Amino acid sequence: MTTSPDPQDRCRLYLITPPRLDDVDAFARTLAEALDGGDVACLQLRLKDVDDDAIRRAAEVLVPLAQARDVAVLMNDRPDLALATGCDGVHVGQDDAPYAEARRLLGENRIVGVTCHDSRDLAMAAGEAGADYVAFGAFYPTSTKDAPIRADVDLLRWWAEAMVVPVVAIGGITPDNARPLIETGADFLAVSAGVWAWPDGPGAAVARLNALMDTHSPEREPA
Ligand SMILES: Cc1ncc(COP(=O)(O)OP(=O)(O)O)c(N)n1
Ligand SMILES: Cc1nc(C(=O)O)sc1CCOP(=O)(O)O
Ligand SMILES: [Mg+2]
Repeated sequence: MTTSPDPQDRCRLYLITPPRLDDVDAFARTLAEALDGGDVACLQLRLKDVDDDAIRRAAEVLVPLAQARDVAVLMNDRPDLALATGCDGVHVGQDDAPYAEARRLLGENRIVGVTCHDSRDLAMAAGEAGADYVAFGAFYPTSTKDAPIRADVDLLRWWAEAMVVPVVAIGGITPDNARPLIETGADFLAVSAGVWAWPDGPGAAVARLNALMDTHSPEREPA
């Protein structure tokens, strides 16, 4: 009998919300459809150019929905709002709150991830400081964010093979281009438009990404 690999042992999906949500309840239905498509490790609440009240309102609906399905929720940019809204952690970039401040606010039991663009040095510094994961990108062109820096698969493979700290790949990833990233041994693929704007719908995108991750994740060394 052949079975799918345990998702914990292979590359997993890290969903990122669209940058604006005009109708949170409608998006909650879309999110539920996405989560019905297959395994999702976490959801990042990434709302841009909106006030704190809008983020809090979105979190009130989306955080319990995701957590009820064992999907961890990370707040983008804002450790204070992560704490206030019951998120499981925060993702900070190089221009956001520094890692140490995020960790101080969130404590040791919540997740703190750090953007490292295409930089080994930034990633080593974040890993040594205690980040729960480092994120490299952008791997492909994206219209979700102005992301001029390109990361490549050699960097991702090097980190995944040599380092213990988990690595996330981000930027323009879709079911059509994810395979080479999965083959590097990356721990997570972070995807926004590649799920929400997938022509067959978000559930189908999540299902296809999971099928690729089942098939193309390299064998992991036993811990
Ligand atoms: C998983 C993940 N990786 C990278 C980013 C980008 O963070 P940042 O550079 O701070 O840019 P914004 O997302 O804040 O526009 C991310 N959000 N998530
Ligand atoms: C939020 C973000 N950060 C990036 C980076 O390179 O650090 S690329 C990016 C956009 C991710 O959305 P999509 O999957 O639609 O491209
Ligand atoms: Mg940021």
